[in-house]
Amino acid sequence: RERGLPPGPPTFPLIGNLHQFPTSFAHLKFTKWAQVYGDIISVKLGPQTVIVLSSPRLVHECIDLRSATTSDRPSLHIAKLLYDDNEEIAIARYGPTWKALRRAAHDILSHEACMKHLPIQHAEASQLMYDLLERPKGLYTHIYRYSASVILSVVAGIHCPRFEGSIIEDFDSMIRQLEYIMRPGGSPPVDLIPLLKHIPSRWALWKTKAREVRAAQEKLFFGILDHCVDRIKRDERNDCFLEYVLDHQSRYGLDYRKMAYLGGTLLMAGSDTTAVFLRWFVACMVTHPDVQMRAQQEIDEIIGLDRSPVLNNIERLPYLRAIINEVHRFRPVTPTAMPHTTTADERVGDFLIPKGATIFMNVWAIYHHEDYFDNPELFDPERYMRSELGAKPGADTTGLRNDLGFGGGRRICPGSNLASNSISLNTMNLLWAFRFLPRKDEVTGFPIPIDLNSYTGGLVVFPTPFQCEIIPRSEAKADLIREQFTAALPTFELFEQHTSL
Ligand code: HEM
Repeated sequence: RERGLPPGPPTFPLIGNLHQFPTSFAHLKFTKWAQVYGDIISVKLGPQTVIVLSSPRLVHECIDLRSATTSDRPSLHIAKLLYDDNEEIAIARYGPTWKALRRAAHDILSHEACMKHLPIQHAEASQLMYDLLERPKGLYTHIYRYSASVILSVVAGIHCPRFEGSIIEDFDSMIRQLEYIMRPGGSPPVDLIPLLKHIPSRWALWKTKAREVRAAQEKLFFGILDHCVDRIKRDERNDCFLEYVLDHQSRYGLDYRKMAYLGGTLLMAGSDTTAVFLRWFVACMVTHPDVQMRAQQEIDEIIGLDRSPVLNNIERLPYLRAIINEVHRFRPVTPTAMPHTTTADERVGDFLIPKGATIFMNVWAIYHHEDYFDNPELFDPERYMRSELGAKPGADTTGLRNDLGFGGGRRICPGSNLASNSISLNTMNLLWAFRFLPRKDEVTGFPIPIDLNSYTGGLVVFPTPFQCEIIPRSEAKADLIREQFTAALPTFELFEQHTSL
């Protein structure tokens, strides 16, 4: 470890900490290291330096305030096999291409733009309730269909009425393969030992897999854009984002391929994340019936029984807002956010963060730290009723935010408005409509427990699929859900209905 770097686990000659670097559940290992070496640590991967920040003050200082030099992404060999010239916005290097993509993303995801997407979000949320009413066992795919169809509709003007056999299912399967090859350890450390890149393809499984995923992405991404072009030719526009980008190519400076990739990568970035939040929400409701009942009482008092909630009702539901903040804190969807890279040397206190270092914001460690939260391992929305940030009395809350899970600085998630609207709308709807109970074992009759500590260990942390009973709170509500779904059908008709591209 070079002089001046923050402390960290002892290194081995040449490889540094490569042998200890986590290939899954990175947030847990980072948090253990933070407990031993402090809120800012350095980890060496050969010559590469990785910095992990585990306090809100340091995240604010390094990621938010110094975003001019901490907004790059790591250069990854595997990304170069998958993409041309920074066309994937989330992993694009900081530069003109990323700026053009980000500007376009802002035009569709800003607060004002999201107001225009509300009708589709309301209609899709009606379908989610309807799907759960009719086929409650499909919770996982219904939620995914919801979040992917919202984005596909606003980006490409395509509504997916079902998951099975649709483009959404193809996306889902492509994303799983992508995660598999992009996971740490998914390919040999080519970025550290460039010679490895010359291994012939027949012995390098990761190259074959990357080619397959690249081909699958091209088919999906171009398929979506070609669809919009055909719709324009047929004079059947539906005012979606890609139509606008096609019409204003010079404003964005994006060629056909980059436009296709912008649409596709927005869908990739936005569908899993929102769905994972909603799955965690349901898991927390099943395991905390007292919290569920209290939120339902609040909803019944404010909304009443004879209509379902609309987005702005959230402002009058402080306990539900507390639940949302607590789910973000208790099970952040991306517990280490996404890695940033520095484009210049930076000094933080006595420490050096060298140019080219990769920085992780350890959201998990911050949200699970006893310095900031009482009993951080407990799911307890009440903490957000006592204080805006959920923090314990007297805690140093410099830099603490309720939206740390959306990252920070110039790379902060541009989809947070769309995601937050989806989250508010669906958490209100689901609690208004249903009771979420543990499923009973058919043989023993005992409730099947849900283990909130059981989840996947990648960048996005999925709860292990769980079982639960989803029961409408009354027959009157069930009727209303059916009526609302029927009333939503004309909204869907504005969009193309996807069966197969
Ligand atoms: C609960 C839902 C979501 C969570 C927790 C989430 C979280 C994140 C995080 C942590 C990052 C990295 C930020 C950083 O580097 O500092 C990110 C980036 C990104 N997100 Fe989200 N996100 C969510 C929903 C969405 C949605 C709905 C969209 C779009 C429709 C979206 C689009 C993106 C894009 C395009 C990036 C890359 C930004 C860049 O690198 O400049 N996200 N998100």
